[in-house]
Amino acid sequence: MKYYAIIVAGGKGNRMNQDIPKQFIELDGKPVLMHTIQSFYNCVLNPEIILVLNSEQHRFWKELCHTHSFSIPHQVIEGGKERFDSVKNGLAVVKGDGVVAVHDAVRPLASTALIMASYQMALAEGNAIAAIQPVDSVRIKKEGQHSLSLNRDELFLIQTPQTFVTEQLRRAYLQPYSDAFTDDASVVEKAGFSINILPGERSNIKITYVQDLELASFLLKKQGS
Ligand SMILES: Nc1ccn([C@@H]2O[C@H](COP(=O)(O)OP(=O)(O)OP(=O)(O)O)[C@@H](O)[C@H]2O)c(=O)n1
Ligand SMILES: C[C@](O)(CO)[C@H](O)COP(=O)(O)O
Repeated sequence: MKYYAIIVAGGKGNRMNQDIPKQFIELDGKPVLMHTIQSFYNCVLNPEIILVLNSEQHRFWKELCHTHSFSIPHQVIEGGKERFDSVKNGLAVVKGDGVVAVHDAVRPLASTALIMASYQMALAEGNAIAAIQPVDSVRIKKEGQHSLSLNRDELFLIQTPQTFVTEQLRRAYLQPYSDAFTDDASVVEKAGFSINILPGERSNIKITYVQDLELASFLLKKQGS
């Protein structure tokens, strides 16, 4: 079986509000994105790595690879306007049948065990979506100041990797873009497939705000110790 990892790094990181997009910010000596690629490279299934980057950043990335002597083999593909478009561009270079993990470049802490479990479950069940359950109480907003409590035992916070057999992902990404597509599971679900939850990891944070970099640094050191 052939395995692929589409690492989406075509975002601008507006919420982080820094000079460079968050996937290039240094985390413990190297760009966030290099930690993420390394996690997939460590997987014994040897996934082919497809990196999706905005075209204006291809040169910058090449320079970063040179500066950090980063030599993990990967193919660089052009990013799109929305995350949906970036995934679609990455998927276009996946040839033949296989199992494809889609992963946010800004989740550098996914463990090799989680990546492996994601590929195995997707191969057996068609797809595998990493998720954790909320620890806070949760409410849904209604009119005005009103809100209603939700049963948190029925809720999941969705992470990546989100892994699929090629048939599901290809069929799903033929659909036109919708604002409701916040991740790959929502795209594949809309195409008629049922979605399987895989236990994710609390440490598998998505770096979104400046504080997340400090947390990621702490967690990286803990993983390494
Ligand atoms: N057009 C886009 C938008 C997002 N992404 C990627 O999708 C992942 C999750 O997106 P998010 O955390 O929202 O990143 P940004 O869009 O960069 O952040 P922001 O929404 O704060 O601008 C990131 O790795 C991001 O680079 C992408 O490849 N192409
Ligand atoms: C794909 C994702 O990380 C799953 O939680 C999330 O939906 C990305 O959302 P963002 O608004 O693009 O960060």
